[in-house]
Amino acid sequence: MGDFFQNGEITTIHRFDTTTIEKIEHGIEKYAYSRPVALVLPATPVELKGTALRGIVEQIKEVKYISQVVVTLGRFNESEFAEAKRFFSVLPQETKLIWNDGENIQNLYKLLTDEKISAGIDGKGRSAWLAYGYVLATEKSKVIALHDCDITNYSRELLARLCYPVVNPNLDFEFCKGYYHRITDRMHGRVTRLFVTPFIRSLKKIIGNNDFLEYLDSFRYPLAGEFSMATDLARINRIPGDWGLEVGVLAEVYRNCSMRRICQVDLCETYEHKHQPLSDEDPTTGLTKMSIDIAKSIYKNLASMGVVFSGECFRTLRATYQRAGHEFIEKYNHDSAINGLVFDRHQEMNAVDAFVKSIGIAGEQFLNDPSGIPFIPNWNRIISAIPDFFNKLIAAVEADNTKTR
Ligand SMILES: O=C(O)[C@H](O)COP(=O)(O)O
Repeated sequence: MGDFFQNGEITTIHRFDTTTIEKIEHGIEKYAYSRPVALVLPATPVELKGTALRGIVEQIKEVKYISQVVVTLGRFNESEFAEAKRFFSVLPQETKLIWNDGENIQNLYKLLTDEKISAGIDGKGRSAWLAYGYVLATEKSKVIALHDCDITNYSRELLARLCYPVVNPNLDFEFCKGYYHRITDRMHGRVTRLFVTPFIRSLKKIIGNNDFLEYLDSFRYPLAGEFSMATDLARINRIPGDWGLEVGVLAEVYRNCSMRRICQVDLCETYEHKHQPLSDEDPTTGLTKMSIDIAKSIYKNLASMGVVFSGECFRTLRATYQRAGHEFIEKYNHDSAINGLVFDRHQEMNAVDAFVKSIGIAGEQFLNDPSGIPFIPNWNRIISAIPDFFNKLIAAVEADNTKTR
């Protein structure tokens, strides 16, 4: 993207198109022997059948600096797991699959429950958390990079740019979040554009000066699923178990890192992925559910920092957000006009209307149950409760990966 502006509290690393992928990769390879990289890929059966993942695997095959690939599988039955093993066997790097729904891993989840530790509900958060546990257990990597498996225009450059700021000790960031735009013939990223940013700005108006909101507002794509981090951070961060995952991870990083060691990096020209419906009639699915979970996650984090919420506050927030949302729609209209993009004002307004409702629903749910879905505990806590859990995890993953049908 065409600027070099530094906004907010964290460092922004731009993409000026002035270098080559080979040079970036060479810069990583130089340091990857002392800071080896584990790539974590959360995958679903639908993604395994789609074309995006095929393209991703073709690109990863060429990457030399990755020491281990950990594919964490959500909702795979036995034959889908066997298919996944065949699919990923083409990767030249050491590759392990975590079969979350298989008996061996399910037994580990049961063990946690028996110890009164909630590993949360089935979903991307829990799958990613277990993969971090596996990376920590094997002690082979110092950096974890994670990206989604539905990126249809993936390139090696995305991964290299994501890893570089954490792998290179001269930059020495602990956490690096990706950003990009999501544009085809129109702007996508509806939750980010039309909900998260105007929502955070509205909260800032109501609550006043707040470091956490300033920090969140510094991220150009707070919902990007792509990030890299030092493995030590994976040990101390708790993980949210719902759609508040991305924002919840940012909140944990805020608690555990100095601002100087957090950055965001421009990953690629544009990013295309699968789009979910708005589902404005059903608060339990689609982008409506996503916005409710995000709002609850932000309320919960602010409350933990001493901010007091009430019914009146949520009513004001709805009105403030609605106005902010409409102002943002105007901004996107102007941006679309000069860039020759399709602009559907009706759809944009529908989305803002749905998100106004989400703010209220999230507020009600928060007031009824301020703790909400608990975080998955950090790995230090697990090891203190079950000291040999890492050995058990390695054994379970080995058993599944070596098993032949
Ligand atoms: O990034 C977002 O805002 C959400 O994932 C929705 O994205 P979409 O509008 O591109 O589907």
